[in-house]
Formats: sequence, C-alpha cells, structure tokens
Amino acid sequence: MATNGNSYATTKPPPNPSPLRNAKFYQANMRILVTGGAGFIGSHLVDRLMQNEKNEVIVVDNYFTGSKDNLRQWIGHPRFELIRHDVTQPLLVEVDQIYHLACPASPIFYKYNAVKTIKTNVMGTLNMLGLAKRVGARILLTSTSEVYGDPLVHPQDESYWGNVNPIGVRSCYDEGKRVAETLMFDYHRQHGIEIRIARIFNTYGPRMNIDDGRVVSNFIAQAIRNEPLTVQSPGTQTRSFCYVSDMVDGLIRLMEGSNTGPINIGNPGEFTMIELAETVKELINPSVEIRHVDNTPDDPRQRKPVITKANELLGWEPKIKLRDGLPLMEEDFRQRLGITKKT
Ligand SMILES: O=C(O)[C@H]1O[C@H](OP(=O)(O)OP(=O)(O)OC[C@H]2O[C@@H](n3ccc(=O)[nH]c3=O)[C@H](O)[C@@H]2O)[C@H](O)[C@@H](O)[C@@H]1O
Repeated sequence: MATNGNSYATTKPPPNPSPLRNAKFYQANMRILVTGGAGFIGSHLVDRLMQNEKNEVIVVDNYFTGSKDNLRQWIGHPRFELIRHDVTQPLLVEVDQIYHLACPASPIFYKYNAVKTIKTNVMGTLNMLGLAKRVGARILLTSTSEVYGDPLVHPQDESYWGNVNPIGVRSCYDEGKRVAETLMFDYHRQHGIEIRIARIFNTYGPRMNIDDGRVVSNFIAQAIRNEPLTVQSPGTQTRSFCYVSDMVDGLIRLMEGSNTGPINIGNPGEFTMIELAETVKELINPSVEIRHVDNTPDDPRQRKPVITKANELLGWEPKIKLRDGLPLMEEDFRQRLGITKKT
C-alpha cells in the first residue's frame, strides 16, 4: 500500500499482510490484480490504474471474450504484467488489491457454455477470495444488475432481493453472480476479508467486441454497415446505459472507499430498445431500417438503477449522456470496421 515514512509506523496492517509489505525493500507501490483485464471494462480499468505511476498492474485473462489487443499499449511496460490464466484454477501472486471482473458478460457468450460460466462465477470467485485471504488483499467483485432478474420493483435499489429464474438459460450468469456475492460476504464475515461489491448496469463504449451481441454494439455495427437494426420484441423493454469511463471511475472510487457495497453503478437514464434504435438511427445512419425480431427467454422487461448510495457514499454520478457516448463508440467501431463516415 502506498505510504510515507510517518504514516507507515502508525498505520494498522490489514489481516494477513503480505510479507512484502513489512520488508525493508518494500516500495511505495500498490500491486493490483485485474482478472478479466483484457476485456472491455477490464482494459479501460487497466488504462486508468496504469496512469498512476505508483501502481503495478497484473492482468489475468483466458481470452475467451477478452483480447490482448485491448492492452497493447501496456505490453512491455515495466509496471505491467499479463498472464494467460483461467480463474477457475487457483492463482498465487502477491498483490494488495484484486479487481475481479473475469466472466463473459454478453448473454450470447455466457449462454454458449453455461456450465463454464457458472464455474467461472463460483470457482473463479472462490479462488480469488482464497488469494485475497492468503495475501491480505482487498477484493472488489463486479456483480451485475442481473442479480435483480426480471425486477418487480422499479427502479432498483440495492435492498431489492430480485426476481430471478433459478433454472433458466440466464441462470448460469444471474445465479452465478448471486452466489459470487454470497461468497464475498461469507469470506468477509468469516475471515475478515476486505470486500467491495459493485452491481454494474449495462455499460457501453469503445473496445466492445463488434460481434459481442449486446444491444448497443449490435445497433452501432448494424448502422455503420447499413444493416437493419434488430429490435428484439417487444421493443418496449428498457435498459439504462452507462459510458465506460464513468463505470471505471465508479469502480475505482468503490475500491478506494470504505463501504463494502453492494452498490449500484450505472446511469439512471432509461430507454426502451425502440428509443435506442431511433437514437442510433438519427445519430449514425438516418436511412437505416429498424426491424423487429424475436426475443430470447427470460429477458428482463425493465432496468434502471437507483444510484443514491453511489452518490452519497462514493461522491459518484455518471457524466456522459447516451447521445454524447454513442458517437465516441461509433468512431472506434468505424476504425475497427474500416468504414469511414460519408460526408
Ligand atoms: O451490457 C451489460 O452491461 C449487460 O448485458 C447483459 O444484459 P442485457 O441487458 O440483457 O444486455 P443486452 O444483450 O445488450 O440486451 C439488452 C436489451 O436489448 C435487446 N436487444 C439485444 C440485442 C439486439 O440486437 N437487439 C435488442 O433489442 C434485448 O432483448 C434486451 O432487452 C448482461 O447479462 C449483463 O450482465 C451485462 O451487465
């Protein structure tokens, strides 16, 4: 943990401190592990953490949905390490903080190998908690708004226990994250581990996989390619979209603050999928067709975060409106697709 001569002598060490913390050669660096750090949110988080020259960052990723390309600016940097590793297997590294993001987040990817998804959430979180316990690290879990299932309360605050189908096709993710939250609190109560839980609501921005399958990336890629925007029925279902830089800011504030959470991190601006399609059409391609297609089972009908807790406890609120964030994502998608905007 970063420290100076005076505060070092008086600061009470956390439980089970790493031997490195007390060693004479200890440097004033924070060593931070980011699981899933090659992914969409993970790589933006790594960018922010690397900007602080006191931080050393270790990324582990199995590259199922993440990509080395997202981290190319840091590969070879002396304060950065990248490890190909699957969190369902144990990992031993000496770190002060763990941001535990690893898990596919797009429904088509997390449903593709449901057993692996639940293993990632349960065994992956157990392994990271074991590591946190061993080295005395603080651990932050990126949970999800999906723990609220198809919510019967609207908007959702953190006290809502959710409405989740335990045996549905989305359960590997929803229930997996719910168990992960349970494990976090059990380790906290039983072993005194310092925990932080963020409930992330729909997030968008540059570096999302073009074939990710989630709605914002689908609509933007479709609009750029002049393909119909696929609004899944009924189209009146709602989501609240947070730009990735706001999300990363919220996660770092949560890690650095003193509250365990769970805390919702999301943008309360709520849109129907028809409204989102119309906005993308207007901003990116006014001549594109909007086409209604079938939906998938158990799709939540509404979702909007109450962010009072994040606001009061972390001093956080999102800054980027959807209309401002979409063009930033369009620019990134155009570059990667190699399709320039017609003027
Ligand atoms: O983006 C996220 O952060 C979240 O994405 C998913 O949750 P979901 O809200 O179902 O995400 P999408 O697949 O983007 O779907 C959002 C809505 O758009 C609709 N949709 C999706 C794709 C599409 O082409 N067209 C379309 O209308 C879906 O039916 C759904 O109602 C994950 O399950 C969450 O864990 C994750 O946090």
